[in-house]
Amino acid sequence: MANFVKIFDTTLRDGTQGEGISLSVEDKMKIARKLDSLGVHYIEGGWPGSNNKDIEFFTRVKELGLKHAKVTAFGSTRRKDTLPENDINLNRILEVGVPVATIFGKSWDFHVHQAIQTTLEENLSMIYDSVHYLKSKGLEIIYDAEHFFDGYKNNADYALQTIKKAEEAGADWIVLCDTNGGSLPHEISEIVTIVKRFVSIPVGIHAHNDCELGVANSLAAVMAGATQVQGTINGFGERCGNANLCSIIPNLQLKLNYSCISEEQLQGLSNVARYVSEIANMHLPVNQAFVGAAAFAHKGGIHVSAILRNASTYEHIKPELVGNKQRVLVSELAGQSNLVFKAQELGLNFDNNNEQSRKLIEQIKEMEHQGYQFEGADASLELLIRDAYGKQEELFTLESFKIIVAKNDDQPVVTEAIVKLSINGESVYNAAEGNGPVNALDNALRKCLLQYYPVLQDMHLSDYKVRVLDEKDKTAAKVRVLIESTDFHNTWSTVGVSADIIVASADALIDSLRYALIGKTRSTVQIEEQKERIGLVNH
Ligand SMILES: CC(=O)SCCNC(=O)CCNC(=O)[C@H](O)C(C)(C)COP(=O)(O)OP(=O)(O)OC[C@H]1O[C@@H](n2cnc3c(N)ncnc32)[C@H](O)[C@@H]1OP(=O)(O)O
Ligand SMILES: CC(=O)C(=O)O
Repeated sequence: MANFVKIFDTTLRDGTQGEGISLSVEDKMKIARKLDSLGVHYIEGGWPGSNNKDIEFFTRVKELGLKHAKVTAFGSTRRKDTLPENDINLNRILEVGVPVATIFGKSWDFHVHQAIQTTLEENLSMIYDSVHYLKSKGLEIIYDAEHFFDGYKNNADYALQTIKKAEEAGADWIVLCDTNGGSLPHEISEIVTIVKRFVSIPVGIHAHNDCELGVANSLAAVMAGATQVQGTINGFGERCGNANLCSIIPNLQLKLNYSCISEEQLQGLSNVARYVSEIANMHLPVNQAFVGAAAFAHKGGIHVSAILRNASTYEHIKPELVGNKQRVLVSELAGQSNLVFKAQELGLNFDNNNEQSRKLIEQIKEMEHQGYQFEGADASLELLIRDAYGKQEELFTLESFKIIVAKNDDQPVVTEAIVKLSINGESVYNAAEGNGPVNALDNALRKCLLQYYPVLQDMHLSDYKVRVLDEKDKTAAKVRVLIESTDFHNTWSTVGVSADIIVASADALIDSLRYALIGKTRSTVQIEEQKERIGLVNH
């Protein structure tokens, strides 16, 4: 029987102390619902003594009827030299009607003197009075011992007295905090072991990531006997962030055989990570462990050759266990195995080690040497593969184009594109104006193509990015243009490279139109599927 560890999520409180994160009440409600579906045991919703937004959240969260998680409100011990019943911050916790209060108090004598500027005795009374007051009102009390590890290292006797006071006052949990994130795993392990012998109530860990050790320190604490882990989704939080629950939970369950959430809930982890980063408007790094898009993405040819034989050769777990998936990237580091994988994804059947795939991989390596990058341009890659295997009928070719940009005195700039295409053996000319050369070219191409392929009506450009490749060549430098297009159901990316930005854009545009016409979107991220994956679709 696996040991059980309770997961305490503080994304909505400590997570919002991270730079760049601000959640509305509506955002907090959505995240709370998602965290509940993940199966966390506690959701710390905010600090009602801090602001009205958090008070509103605690009022409204009751509407959600959460199934797994208990909602908890945060606050400090009472202010020095006051009575707990007169303390606004403690009373706000009571007023918002939560079943659990999480209050933090000082463990480090240095902080007592410097930060709150009171005596060591008064701090012990502040802890006792506050825990006792909230406990007497029937709440479950989680006592967060702020700076416990630093406090213990400076004055072990005093640090231990503080948590003893909380225990005597009726706390249900003592959570040891590495508030400044400066401790190392062996220190955490030693100190948690000592505390476990010193108190008789359950112990938890709250770690920060200032030494990139938030996850390691949380795991060390659990292995030393902690049974509650506090952290945030994606490690959002003050300074370098909090311990990342998206790594802690799978490590506990899949590596250390602890039990936190169900297997099915664990399979929702990548979805939760992406959803929360979307709502918080924070970029989710592709290389984030377990849940990042690149966590199981293979680029080196040697790796892909091996994973095609057995995925465990380069994957530490099955990606599906955490709701992620295996991906293969094609670049100048690819071998034929990468192409075989991609071709299979496209439903094309070709063998490793044949002449075509050898030629194609050489062509891709040479194009990447020239500045192409196919990792971010799946649609251009698919067209190359289809062309190489003769699976792509020629729908049109661009024979020539001309762009005219005219600027006269104080008149607005006028940009016009004239294009000549060959479509089904016929020469077709057209001209169009646009808001800049790329837009004019796009408009002129469409004027020609729409008569033959009305389906193009539905597609449009959704993103356009330019990257200068050799800055030292100044304005003669080559550029790489990446275009993202969408037809409301699917989105796909194409690439063009040239010393002339218009030519690079035209190449990427032509690929985008060709791709739209072959009607194949298998290798692209499907918008609806993506929305579904991150839970933004209401059923
Ligand atoms: C480790 C952590 O993450 S703790 C959480 C940190 N998060 C936040 O601070 C976000 C929310 N904070 C706030 O909204 C505000 O800081 C408030 C409402 C809590 C307080 O605001 P103010 O009353 O204006 O005080 P201010 O923030 O300037 O100073 C903090 C006060 O809290 C006191 N304080 C700090 N820690 C504690 C504690 N554990 N117990 C009691 N009082 C404390 C300080 O002594 C100081 O009071 P003083 O000036 O009377 O000595
Ligand atoms: C309580 C808390 O957030 C900390 O000590 O970091």
